[in-house]
Amino acid sequence: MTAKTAILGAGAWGTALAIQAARAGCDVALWARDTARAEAIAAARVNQRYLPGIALPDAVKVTADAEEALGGAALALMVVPAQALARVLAAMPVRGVPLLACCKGVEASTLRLPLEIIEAIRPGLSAGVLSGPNFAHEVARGLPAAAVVAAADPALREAGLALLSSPAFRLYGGEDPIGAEVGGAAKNVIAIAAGAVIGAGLGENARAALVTRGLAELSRLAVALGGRAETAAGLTGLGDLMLTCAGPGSRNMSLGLALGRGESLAAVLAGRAGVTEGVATAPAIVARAAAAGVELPICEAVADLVAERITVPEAMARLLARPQRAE
Ligand SMILES: NC(=O)C1=CN([C@@H]2O[C@H](COP(=O)(O)OP(=O)(O)OC[C@H]3O[C@@H](n4cnc5c(N)ncnc54)[C@H](O)[C@@H]3O)[C@@H](O)[C@H]2O)C=CC1
Ligand SMILES: O=C(CO)COP(=O)(O)O
Repeated sequence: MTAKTAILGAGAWGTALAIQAARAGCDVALWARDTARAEAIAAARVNQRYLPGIALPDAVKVTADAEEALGGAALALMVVPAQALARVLAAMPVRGVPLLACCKGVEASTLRLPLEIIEAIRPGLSAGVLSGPNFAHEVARGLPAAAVVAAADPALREAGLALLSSPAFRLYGGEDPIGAEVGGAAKNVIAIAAGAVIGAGLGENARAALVTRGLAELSRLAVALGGRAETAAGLTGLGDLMLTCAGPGSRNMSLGLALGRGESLAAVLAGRAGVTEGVATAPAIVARAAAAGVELPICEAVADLVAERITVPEAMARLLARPQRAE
Protein backbone atom coordinates (compact mmCIF):
# COMPACT_ATOMS: atom_id res chain seq x y z
CA MET A 1 0.00 0.00 0.00
CA THR A 2 1.25 3.50 -0.82
CA ALA A 3 2.05 5.58 2.27
CA LYS A 4 0.05 8.73 2.82
CA THR A 5 1.48 12.10 3.81
CA ALA A 6 -0.73 14.93 5.05
CA ILE A 7 0.37 18.50 4.34
CA LEU A 8 -1.36 20.94 6.66
CA GLY A 9 -1.21 24.40 5.10
CA ALA A 10 -1.65 25.15 1.40
CA GLY A 11 0.58 28.18 0.94
CA ALA A 12 3.67 28.28 -1.26
CA TRP A 13 5.73 25.84 0.80
CA GLY A 14 2.88 23.47 1.66
CA THR A 15 1.92 23.21 -1.99
CA ALA A 16 5.55 22.65 -3.04
CA LEU A 17 5.95 19.96 -0.39
CA ALA A 18 2.74 18.29 -1.56
CA ILE A 19 4.17 18.14 -5.08
CA GLN A 20 7.47 16.85 -3.69
CA ALA A 21 5.80 14.15 -1.55
CA ALA A 22 3.85 12.97 -4.60
CA ARG A 23 7.07 12.91 -6.61
CA ALA A 24 8.61 10.81 -3.83
CA GLY A 25 5.81 8.26 -4.29
CA CYS A 26 3.28 9.15 -1.57
CA ASP A 27 -0.44 9.61 -1.66
CA VAL A 28 -0.82 13.20 -0.48
CA ALA A 29 -3.58 15.14 1.24
CA LEU A 30 -3.07 18.91 1.03
CA TRP A 31 -5.19 20.68 3.66
CA ALA A 32 -6.29 24.30 3.18
CA ARG A 33 -8.21 26.07 5.94
CA ASP A 34 -10.66 27.67 3.55
CA THR A 35 -13.18 25.42 1.76
CA ALA A 36 -13.59 27.72 -1.24
CA ARG A 37 -9.82 27.92 -1.69
CA ALA A 38 -9.44 24.14 -1.38
CA GLU A 39 -12.13 23.67 -4.01
CA ALA A 40 -10.52 26.22 -6.32
CA ILE A 41 -7.11 24.53 -6.06
CA ALA A 42 -8.68 21.09 -6.56
CA ALA A 43 -10.58 22.25 -9.63
CA ALA A 44 -7.69 24.13 -11.26
CA ARG A 45 -5.02 21.60 -10.11
CA VAL A 46 -2.90 24.71 -9.45
CA ASN A 47 -2.53 26.91 -6.36
CA GLN A 48 -2.89 30.14 -8.28
CA ARG A 49 -2.54 32.44 -5.25
CA TYR A 50 0.60 31.02 -3.67
CA LEU A 51 2.35 28.90 -6.31
CA PRO A 52 1.06 29.96 -9.71
CA GLY A 53 1.82 28.05 -12.86
CA ILE A 54 2.81 24.73 -11.27
CA ALA A 55 0.42 21.81 -11.74
CA LEU A 56 -0.42 19.44 -8.90
CA PRO A 57 0.22 15.75 -9.62
CA ASP A 58 -2.78 13.38 -9.55
CA ALA A 59 -1.58 11.87 -6.26
CA VAL A 60 -2.33 15.16 -4.44
CA LYS A 61 -5.87 15.42 -3.07
CA VAL A 62 -6.85 18.86 -1.83
CA THR A 63 -9.27 19.18 1.08
CA ALA A 64 -10.43 21.57 3.79
CA ASP A 65 -11.52 18.59 5.94
CA ALA A 66 -8.82 17.90 8.55
CA GLU A 67 -10.22 14.42 9.35
CA GLU A 68 -9.99 13.49 5.69
CA ALA A 69 -6.47 14.95 5.42
CA LEU A 70 -5.10 13.11 8.45
CA GLY A 71 -7.01 9.81 8.16
CA GLY A 72 -4.53 6.99 7.48
CA ALA A 73 -1.54 9.37 7.24
CA ALA A 74 1.90 7.99 8.13
CA LEU A 75 3.33 11.51 8.50
CA ALA A 76 1.99 15.06 8.69
CA LEU A 77 3.83 18.25 7.76
CA MET A 78 2.80 21.49 9.53
CA VAL A 79 3.28 24.20 6.90
CA VAL A 80 1.51 27.27 8.23
CA PRO A 81 3.33 30.39 9.46
CA ALA A 82 4.92 30.07 12.91
CA GLN A 83 2.42 32.57 14.34
CA ALA A 84 -0.48 30.30 13.27
CA LEU A 85 1.03 26.94 14.23
CA ALA A 86 -0.51 26.69 17.72
CA ARG A 87 -3.99 27.61 16.58
CA VAL A 88 -3.94 25.27 13.59
CA LEU A 89 -2.46 22.35 15.51
CA ALA A 90 -4.94 22.69 18.36
CA ALA A 91 -7.77 22.18 15.86
CA MET A 92 -6.17 19.18 14.12
CA PRO A 93 -7.21 15.58 14.87
CA VAL A 94 -3.58 14.44 14.69
CA ARG A 95 -3.98 11.58 17.17
CA GLY A 96 -0.69 9.64 16.94
CA VAL A 97 0.44 10.85 13.50
CA PRO A 98 4.08 12.00 13.73
CA LEU A 99 4.67 15.60 12.75
CA LEU A 100 7.36 17.60 11.02
CA ALA A 101 7.25 21.36 11.59
CA CYS A 102 8.17 23.15 8.37
CA CYS A 103 7.73 26.74 9.57
CA LYS A 104 10.66 29.01 10.39
CA GLY A 105 9.97 31.39 13.22
CA VAL A 106 9.44 32.10 16.90
CA GLU A 107 5.92 32.61 18.25
CA ALA A 108 5.66 36.29 19.21
CA SER A 109 3.14 35.91 22.03
CA THR A 110 5.01 33.14 23.90
CA LEU A 111 8.58 33.14 22.46
CA ARG A 112 8.24 29.42 21.71
CA LEU A 113 9.99 27.60 18.87
CA PRO A 114 7.86 25.26 16.73
CA LEU A 115 8.72 22.05 18.59
CA GLU A 116 7.93 23.70 21.92
CA ILE A 117 4.53 24.67 20.53
CA ILE A 118 3.88 21.12 19.36
CA GLU A 119 4.96 19.62 22.70
CA ALA A 120 2.68 22.04 24.58
CA ILE A 121 -0.34 21.24 22.42
CA ARG A 122 0.26 17.53 21.73
CA PRO A 123 2.49 16.33 24.60
CA GLY A 124 4.50 13.22 23.82
CA LEU A 125 3.79 13.22 20.07
CA SER A 126 6.80 12.30 17.92
CA ALA A 127 7.79 15.58 16.24
CA GLY A 128 10.72 17.00 14.30
CA VAL A 129 11.69 19.73 11.89
CA LEU A 130 12.09 19.84 8.11
CA SER A 131 14.37 22.76 7.25
CA GLY A 132 17.03 23.90 4.81
CA PRO A 133 17.72 26.23 1.89
CA ASN A 134 14.58 25.63 -0.15
CA PHE A 135 12.64 28.15 -2.19
CA ALA A 136 9.18 26.64 -2.71
CA HIS A 137 8.96 27.34 -6.44
CA GLU A 138 12.30 25.61 -7.12
CA VAL A 139 11.41 22.49 -5.11
CA ALA A 140 8.01 22.40 -6.81
CA ARG A 141 9.72 22.42 -10.21
CA GLY A 142 11.96 19.53 -9.23
CA LEU A 143 15.19 21.55 -9.27
CA PRO A 144 17.99 20.07 -7.13
CA ALA A 145 17.84 20.90 -3.43
CA ALA A 146 18.83 19.51 -0.05
CA ALA A 147 17.28 19.79 3.41
CA VAL A 148 17.39 18.21 6.85
CA VAL A 149 14.83 16.16 8.76
CA ALA A 150 15.93 16.86 12.32
CA ALA A 151 14.30 14.87 15.10
CA ALA A 152 15.24 13.22 18.36
CA ASP A 153 13.26 10.13 17.31
CA PRO A 154 15.25 8.04 14.79
CA ALA A 155 12.05 6.43 13.46
CA LEU A 156 10.74 9.87 12.54
CA ARG A 157 13.99 10.82 10.81
CA GLU A 158 13.80 7.60 8.78
CA ALA A 159 10.13 8.12 7.94
CA GLY A 160 10.81 11.69 6.77
CA LEU A 161 13.67 10.59 4.55
CA ALA A 162 11.74 7.61 3.16
CA LEU A 163 8.54 9.53 2.42
CA LEU A 164 9.90 12.82 1.10
CA SER A 165 13.19 12.10 -0.72
CA SER A 166 13.50 11.92 -4.47
CA PRO A 167 16.61 12.02 -6.69
CA ALA A 168 16.56 15.83 -6.87
CA PHE A 169 15.47 16.43 -3.26
CA ARG A 170 18.25 15.14 -1.05
CA LEU A 171 17.37 14.81 2.61
CA TYR A 172 19.77 14.37 5.48
CA GLY A 173 18.82 13.10 8.92
CA GLY A 174 19.67 15.52 11.73
CA GLU A 175 19.93 14.86 15.45
CA ASP A 176 19.76 18.50 16.52
CA PRO A 177 16.20 19.73 16.05
CA ILE A 178 16.83 22.75 18.31
CA GLY A 179 19.77 23.91 16.20
CA ALA A 180 17.69 23.41 13.05
CA GLU A 181 14.73 25.43 14.25
CA VAL A 182 16.89 28.24 15.65
CA GLY A 183 18.70 28.42 12.29
CA GLY A 184 15.44 28.57 10.33
CA ALA A 185 13.96 31.29 12.53
CA ALA A 186 17.09 33.44 12.79
CA LYS A 187 18.00 33.37 9.10
CA ASN A 188 14.76 35.13 8.23
CA VAL A 189 15.70 37.99 10.54
CA ILE A 190 19.28 38.17 9.28
CA ALA A 191 17.96 38.21 5.69
CA ILE A 192 16.02 41.39 6.45
CA ALA A 193 19.29 42.94 7.66
CA ALA A 194 21.13 41.74 4.55
CA GLY A 195 18.48 43.23 2.29
CA ALA A 196 18.39 46.48 4.24
CA VAL A 197 22.08 47.23 3.81
CA ILE A 198 21.93 46.50 0.09
CA GLY A 199 18.75 48.59 -0.29
CA ALA A 200 20.37 51.47 1.57
CA GLY A 201 23.46 51.31 -0.65
CA LEU A 202 25.82 50.36 2.17
CA GLY A 203 27.57 47.76 0.03
CA GLU A 204 28.43 44.10 -0.34
CA ASN A 205 31.09 44.20 2.39
CA ALA A 206 28.44 45.23 4.90
CA ARG A 207 26.18 42.37 3.83
CA ALA A 208 28.96 39.78 4.12
CA ALA A 209 29.80 41.07 7.59
CA LEU A 210 26.17 40.94 8.71
CA VAL A 211 25.56 37.45 7.37
CA THR A 212 28.71 36.09 9.00
CA ARG A 213 28.09 37.79 12.34
CA GLY A 214 24.44 36.72 12.00
CA LEU A 215 25.66 33.14 11.75
CA ALA A 216 27.51 33.68 15.04
CA GLU A 217 24.27 34.95 16.59
CA LEU A 218 22.23 31.93 15.58
CA SER A 219 24.97 29.56 16.68
CA ARG A 220 25.17 31.22 20.14
CA LEU A 221 21.44 31.07 20.59
CA ALA A 222 21.18 27.44 19.47
CA VAL A 223 23.82 26.42 22.02
CA ALA A 224 22.14 28.42 24.80
CA LEU A 225 18.85 26.65 24.07
CA GLY A 226 20.39 23.17 24.10
CA GLY A 227 21.39 22.80 20.43
CA ARG A 228 24.80 22.20 18.88
CA ALA A 229 27.17 24.83 17.51
CA GLU A 230 28.10 22.70 14.48
CA THR A 231 24.50 22.66 13.23
CA ALA A 232 24.94 26.36 12.38
CA ALA A 233 27.48 25.39 9.71
CA GLY A 234 25.01 23.04 8.00
CA LEU A 235 22.04 23.34 5.65
CA THR A 236 19.65 24.74 8.26
CA GLY A 237 22.08 27.50 9.28
CA LEU A 238 24.74 28.64 6.84
CA GLY A 239 22.97 26.96 3.92
CA ASP A 240 19.72 28.81 4.48
CA LEU A 241 21.51 32.10 5.19
CA MET A 242 23.30 31.79 1.85
CA LEU A 243 20.01 31.33 0.03
CA THR A 244 17.88 33.81 1.91
CA CYS A 245 20.44 36.61 2.12
CA ALA A 246 21.47 36.33 -1.53
CA GLY A 247 18.77 38.20 -3.37
CA PRO A 248 15.19 39.33 -3.84
CA GLY A 249 13.91 35.76 -4.38
CA SER A 250 13.52 35.72 -0.60
CA ARG A 251 10.54 37.52 0.90
CA ASN A 252 12.59 38.47 3.96
CA MET A 253 15.53 39.75 1.93
CA SER A 254 13.23 41.67 -0.41
CA LEU A 255 11.45 43.26 2.55
CA GLY A 256 14.85 44.38 3.82
CA LEU A 257 15.72 45.79 0.40
CA ALA A 258 12.53 47.85 0.39
CA LEU A 259 13.05 49.11 3.95
CA GLY A 260 16.61 50.04 3.03
CA ARG A 261 15.30 52.08 0.11
CA GLY A 262 13.05 53.94 2.53
CA GLU A 263 9.71 52.23 1.86
CA SER A 264 7.40 51.69 4.83
CA LEU A 265 6.83 48.26 6.33
CA ALA A 266 3.06 48.62 6.00
CA ALA A 267 3.28 49.48 2.31
CA VAL A 268 5.53 46.53 1.54
CA LEU A 269 3.44 44.00 3.48
CA ALA A 270 0.21 45.32 1.97
CA GLY A 271 1.53 44.41 -1.47
CA ARG A 272 2.20 40.72 -0.78
CA ALA A 273 0.08 37.61 -0.27
CA GLY A 274 2.66 35.41 1.44
CA VAL A 275 4.11 35.53 4.94
CA THR A 276 7.36 37.37 5.77
CA GLU A 277 8.33 35.47 8.92
CA GLY A 278 11.22 37.68 10.01
CA VAL A 279 8.90 40.58 10.90
CA ALA A 280 7.17 38.88 13.84
CA THR A 281 10.18 36.73 14.66
CA ALA A 282 12.72 39.59 15.04
CA PRO A 283 11.48 40.94 18.40
CA ALA A 284 10.52 37.44 19.55
CA ILE A 285 13.94 35.91 18.94
CA VAL A 286 15.64 38.86 20.65
CA ALA A 287 13.41 38.44 23.71
CA ARG A 288 13.90 34.67 23.75
CA ALA A 289 17.66 35.12 23.54
CA ALA A 290 17.64 37.75 26.29
CA ALA A 291 15.76 35.33 28.54
CA ALA A 292 18.58 32.83 27.90
CA GLY A 293 21.24 35.47 28.60
CA VAL A 294 22.30 35.82 24.95
CA GLU A 295 22.74 39.07 23.06
CA LEU A 296 21.76 39.19 19.36
CA PRO A 297 22.79 42.67 18.18
CA ILE A 298 21.88 42.20 14.50
CA CYS A 299 18.48 40.68 15.29
CA GLU A 300 17.95 43.53 17.75
CA ALA A 301 18.71 46.07 15.03
CA VAL A 302 16.20 44.34 12.75
CA ALA A 303 13.57 44.34 15.50
CA ASP A 304 14.06 48.11 15.84
CA LEU A 305 14.01 48.54 12.07
CA VAL A 306 10.72 46.70 11.52
CA ALA A 307 9.21 48.62 14.45
CA GLU A 308 10.35 51.77 12.61
CA ARG A 309 12.26 53.00 15.67
CA ILE A 310 15.50 53.31 13.71
CA THR A 311 16.70 53.83 10.13
CA VAL A 312 19.08 51.52 8.30
CA PRO A 313 22.09 53.87 8.55
CA GLU A 314 21.37 54.35 12.27
CA ALA A 315 21.17 50.58 12.77
CA MET A 316 24.46 50.09 10.94
CA ALA A 317 26.14 52.87 12.93
CA ARG A 318 24.95 51.24 16.16
CA LEU A 319 26.39 47.87 15.15
CA LEU A 320 29.71 49.42 14.10
CA ALA A 321 30.00 51.30 17.39
CA ARG A 322 29.85 48.15 19.51
CA PRO A 323 32.91 47.56 21.69
CA GLN A 324 35.79 45.82 19.94
CA ARG A 325 36.27 42.16 20.83
CA ALA A 326 37.84 38.97 19.55
CA GLU A 327 36.00 37.20 16.75
N1 LIG B 1 7.98 29.65 0.74
C1 LIG B 1 9.14 29.05 0.93
O1 LIG B 1 9.97 29.01 0.00
C2 LIG B 1 9.46 28.41 2.23
C3 LIG B 1 8.74 28.67 3.37
N2 LIG B 1 9.09 28.09 4.57
C4 LIG B 1 8.35 28.36 5.78
O2 LIG B 1 7.09 27.71 5.71
C5 LIG B 1 6.11 28.45 6.44
C6 LIG B 1 4.94 28.73 5.53
O3 LIG B 1 5.44 29.51 4.46
P1 LIG B 1 4.71 29.66 3.07
O4 LIG B 1 3.96 28.43 2.71
O5 LIG B 1 5.69 30.16 2.12
O6 LIG B 1 3.68 30.82 3.45
P2 LIG B 1 2.47 31.37 2.58
O7 LIG B 1 2.22 32.72 3.08
O8 LIG B 1 2.71 31.11 1.16
O9 LIG B 1 1.27 30.41 3.02
C7 LIG B 1 0.86 30.29 4.35
C8 LIG B 1 -0.33 29.36 4.39
O10 LIG B 1 -0.79 29.26 5.73
C9 LIG B 1 -2.14 29.62 5.77
N3 LIG B 1 -2.41 30.27 7.02
C10 LIG B 1 -1.99 31.48 7.44
N4 LIG B 1 -2.49 31.74 8.65
C11 LIG B 1 -3.26 30.69 8.97
C12 LIG B 1 -4.07 30.36 10.07
N5 LIG B 1 -4.20 31.18 11.11
N6 LIG B 1 -4.73 29.19 10.07
C13 LIG B 1 -4.61 28.35 9.04
N7 LIG B 1 -3.86 28.60 7.97
C14 LIG B 1 -3.20 29.75 7.93
C15 LIG B 1 -2.38 30.53 4.59
O11 LIG B 1 -3.76 30.52 4.21
C16 LIG B 1 -1.51 29.86 3.56
O12 LIG B 1 -2.18 28.77 2.99
C17 LIG B 1 6.83 29.73 6.92
O13 LIG B 1 7.22 29.55 8.25
C18 LIG B 1 8.04 29.83 6.02
O14 LIG B 1 9.13 30.47 6.66
C19 LIG B 1 10.12 27.21 4.65
C20 LIG B 1 10.85 26.89 3.54
C21 LIG B 1 10.58 27.47 2.25
O1 LIG C 1 12.84 29.72 3.96
C1 LIG C 1 12.99 30.03 2.81
C2 LIG C 1 14.08 29.47 1.99
O2 LIG C 1 14.75 28.44 2.63
C3 LIG C 1 12.10 31.05 2.19
O3 LIG C 1 12.59 32.31 2.49
P1 LIG C 1 11.65 33.58 2.46
O4 LIG C 1 10.52 33.30 3.42
O5 LIG C 1 12.49 34.72 2.88
O6 LIG C 1 11.14 33.72 1.05
